[in-house]
Amino acid sequence: MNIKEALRIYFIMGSNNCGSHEPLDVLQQAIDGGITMFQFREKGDDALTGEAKKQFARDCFRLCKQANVPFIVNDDVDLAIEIGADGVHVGQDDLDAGVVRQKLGSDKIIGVSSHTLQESKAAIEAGADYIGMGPIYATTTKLDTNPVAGTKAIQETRQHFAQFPIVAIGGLQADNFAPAIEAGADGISIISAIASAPNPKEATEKLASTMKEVINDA
Ligand SMILES: Cc1ncsc1CCOP(=O)(O)O
Ligand SMILES: C=C1C=NC(C(F)(F)F)=NC1=N
Ligand SMILES: [Mg+2]
Repeated sequence: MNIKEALRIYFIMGSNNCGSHEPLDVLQQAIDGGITMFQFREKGDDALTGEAKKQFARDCFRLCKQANVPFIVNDDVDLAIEIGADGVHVGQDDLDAGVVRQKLGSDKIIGVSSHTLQESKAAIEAGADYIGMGPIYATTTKLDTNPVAGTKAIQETRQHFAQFPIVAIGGLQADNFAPAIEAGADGISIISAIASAPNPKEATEKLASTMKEVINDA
């Protein structure tokens, strides 16, 4: 699979990101609207745990599998292995990408969060398949983010790694993500602009159509 294409509209969601919507309905709408990859990120206040979390992950995975959308698990490597996910995303304070690679094998996708050129270098050397950089803008979805970074770190990493897959994250909406692509990101990862949109399918379609324009202009 082409990782750069998978990163175009990378939806990330947990049950507590969906407001009043039913989470599985939000995911199906996002799939119908054209997301290119999905990250199961069940964490934070009132997140599911134990068997309920596992069952919710399986239910999300089933919807992604039916649509051939790659399914990535955030943080929880053991859960990813247990349900046969397509990959894992880890942050700087999670398992090292090299250890995750040993556990997952070479045919799985490993993503790493990075905030600086240094962290990008380390992730790439450790065998990451893509890096997530941000937060580009302020966001209230993740409460412990690093300071708002803008697109500078993406630009720096892109200058050193001309072809390495990079996805931008943090406060991204259809009307503000273009600078991240112009700075060198291959795609955008989104939580609230889809998960808490009044119509998640239409919100996804808008992001996808805007991405087509931005990519063509870039
Ligand atoms: C998980 C994560 N990492 C950096 S910002 C963020 C939250 C992104 O959520 P939103 O797309 O709603 O700003
Ligand atoms: C904190 C995160 C940063 N980046 C990403 C991704 F967009 F997938 F790269 N996912 C996360 N959970
Ligand atoms: Mg993490």
